[in-house]
Amino acid sequence: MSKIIDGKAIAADIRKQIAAEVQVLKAENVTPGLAVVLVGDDPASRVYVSMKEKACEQAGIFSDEHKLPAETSEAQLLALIDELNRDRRIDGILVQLPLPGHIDESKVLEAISPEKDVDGFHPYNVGRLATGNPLFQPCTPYGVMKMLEHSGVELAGKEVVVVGRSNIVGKPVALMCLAKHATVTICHSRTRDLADQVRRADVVVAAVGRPEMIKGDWIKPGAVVIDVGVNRVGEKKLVGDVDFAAASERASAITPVPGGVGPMTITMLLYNTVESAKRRAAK
Ligand SMILES: Nc1nc(=O)c2c([nH]1)NC[C@@H]1CN(c3ccc(C(=O)N[C@@H](CCC(=O)O)C(=O)O)cc3)C=[N+]21
Repeated sequence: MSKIIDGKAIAADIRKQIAAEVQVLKAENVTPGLAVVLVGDDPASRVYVSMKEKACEQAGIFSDEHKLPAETSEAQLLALIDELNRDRRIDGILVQLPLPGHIDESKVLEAISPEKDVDGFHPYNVGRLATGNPLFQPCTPYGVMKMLEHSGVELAGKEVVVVGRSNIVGKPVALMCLAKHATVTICHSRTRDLADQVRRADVVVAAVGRPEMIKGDWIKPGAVVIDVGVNRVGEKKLVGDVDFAAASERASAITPVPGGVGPMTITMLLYNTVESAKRRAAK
């Protein structure tokens, strides 16, 4: 049986430190501020946005919410971002993804000032990460790295297999593991012999978005398994990309879903916002 990597507990730990740092900044008259922009009324996005709002409140961060109707034009959204870029109370801007189909996502992400890009999605920040000099690192992969660190998982010289190649998780987590001197393989749904690739891994990062597609017998005994998947099956049930029950028979440590990577994602958003506010305070 494996150790459960408790994302909720690690997140609570880091959030305490963040709240303390917010108090220090407030004493210097700098209140960290996060703007969250939601376009449309996707129910999952609504849930995430209200979780972010609540997390800000608990940490003492000013949260500035903008809920826009689904018909909002690209120009209107770009105008709001321009306003937030210039707003001195705002240290971080997050535009909830996905955006409605009539809006060009990359145009919107590139409009966010790289100095306020707490999601780390602007090509400038992607480039900074790729060249080993990060400014803002994307929250989900950053949360994965913090969980590994908290669990004492050493990456140098290890085989890391990432399943999934998204800009939001797969690619950046691969770069972060490479920076920690791991040997990194990026796989995806079209990889030949995916099971055999995963079988080589000392650390598996699953981020494909397919419920329980990584089977227990793909896990090398003693491997560490990080499950980034959040797949809703049926009305309420949430499952990861890994068959947890079977994988936990072989892994030395594994993250659950829910209560694993999810809570870390929001925590790293708060973390990035406070880092941004510290840079403002230092100016
Ligand atoms: N610009 C942007 N930045 C994001 O960071 C972003 C986004 N868009 N769009 C959607 C995804 C998804 N995401 C999650 C955040 C928290 C949990 C989380 O806390 N999950 C809980 C369960 C919550 C539940 O019950 O649904 C858990 O895993 O324990 C999950 C997923 C951030 N995203």
